[in-house]
Amino acid sequence: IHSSTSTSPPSAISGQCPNQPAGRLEYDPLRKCPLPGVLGIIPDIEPSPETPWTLTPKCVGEEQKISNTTSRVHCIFTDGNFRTGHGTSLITTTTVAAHLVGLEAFNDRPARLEAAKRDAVPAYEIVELEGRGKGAVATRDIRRGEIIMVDVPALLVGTEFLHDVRAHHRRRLIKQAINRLPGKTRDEVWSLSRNNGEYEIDAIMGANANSVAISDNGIHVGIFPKVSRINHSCRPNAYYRFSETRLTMEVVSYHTIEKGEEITMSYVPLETKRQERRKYLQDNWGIDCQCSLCKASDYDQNESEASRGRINELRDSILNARNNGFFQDAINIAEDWHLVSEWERVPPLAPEYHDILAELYWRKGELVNATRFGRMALDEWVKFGSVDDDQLEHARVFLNQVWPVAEKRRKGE
Ligand SMILES: C[S@@+](CC[C@H](N)C(=O)[O-])C[C@H]1O[C@@H](n2cnc3c(N)ncnc32)[C@H](O)[C@@H]1O
Repeated sequence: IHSSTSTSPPSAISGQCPNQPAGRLEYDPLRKCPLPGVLGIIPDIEPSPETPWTLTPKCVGEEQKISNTTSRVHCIFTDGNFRTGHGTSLITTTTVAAHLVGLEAFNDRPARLEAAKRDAVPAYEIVELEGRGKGAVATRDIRRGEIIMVDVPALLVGTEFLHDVRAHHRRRLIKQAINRLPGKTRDEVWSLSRNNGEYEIDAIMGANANSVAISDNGIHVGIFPKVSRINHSCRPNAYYRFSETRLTMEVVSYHTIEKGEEITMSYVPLETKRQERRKYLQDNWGIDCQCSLCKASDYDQNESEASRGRINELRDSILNARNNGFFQDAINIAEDWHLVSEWERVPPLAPEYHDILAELYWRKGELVNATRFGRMALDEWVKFGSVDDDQLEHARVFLNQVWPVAEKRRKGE
């Protein structure tokens, strides 16, 4: 949450980590966002009254690590009470665990009204689908930009842990972390689908893990049991957004989804070229993709590939123009970026787009437009109803700072 005493409005152009070309401007999918599927004991830390852990954290000893790795301390942290008994286990460094505790990510704060109302009636059901195992199907029409699913991690594992620890210890610790969960959540994890990995843990993680960024502290792969039921499509109608302050994953629709339609996400970054994409899907999940894009004509596939590449180029150009002070250019490019993303049916979330325009107009000194887009963004964030209030707060702070300056200028003061 940004301080309301800072002198300039907070920047809207920040990065998260979903596999979508539009909606976020700054992320590096390969360095910062590994794809889903990538993948002894020192004295235990006693749980203290200030920490949420309901079991004694178990930490990895030096002998379990691959030689010459860093002195990072990785532990299993389990909070069996997390989200009124859902529970969660983290395998991460003591630094990351302390960071998350500091963000109050483990506090069960009540969701705001919009989020609470939405959670009451799911818009999907999990059913068996021919050739794809289980999947999520819409039980009513879903609006564009609607939050379809809200989920929390049963398990979150730092990729640093995956790199630092020997394979058999890694599997043993992940298994322990799952078995420390409350019974219902533990059974849910063990019932998830597997890919054809040799070891059960790798097969579950490989088929179901999604990657999320936790601040500057690195990438984690997580098992979000509900989200794990969503199948892949190269032309997805949904994507996920992760909130680290709430430790929550929200699945959002790109566009209208009709009742009876399957809800899908892309397991690979959308701009991945056809050959590479199909090989990646086959190698990691054994998927022989039969989605509408894979079955489309060469002409349509080439068109789509070009648009997706263009979306990324335009995003980079907006940042370049902004960073070099060419704000009008950045605004024009942002409009093109929005058009191409719409055309490709992967548009940015409306409040995110309006946040970006508001910031660019502010920097350009056009305060009326900055206020107009800032207000639109604020209204849209309220309507969006995320459990994460950070962006709503950001939009509020922005408007509180821009509006008085715009008013003063209007009155000629
Ligand atoms: C994250 S899970 C998705 C839910 C899964 N179908 C289930 O029954 O729990 C990933 C697995 O679903 C299957 N899957 C996902 N998308 C698919 C697709 N487009 N075609 C065929 N199988 C798919 C693959 O077996 C993959 O390993």
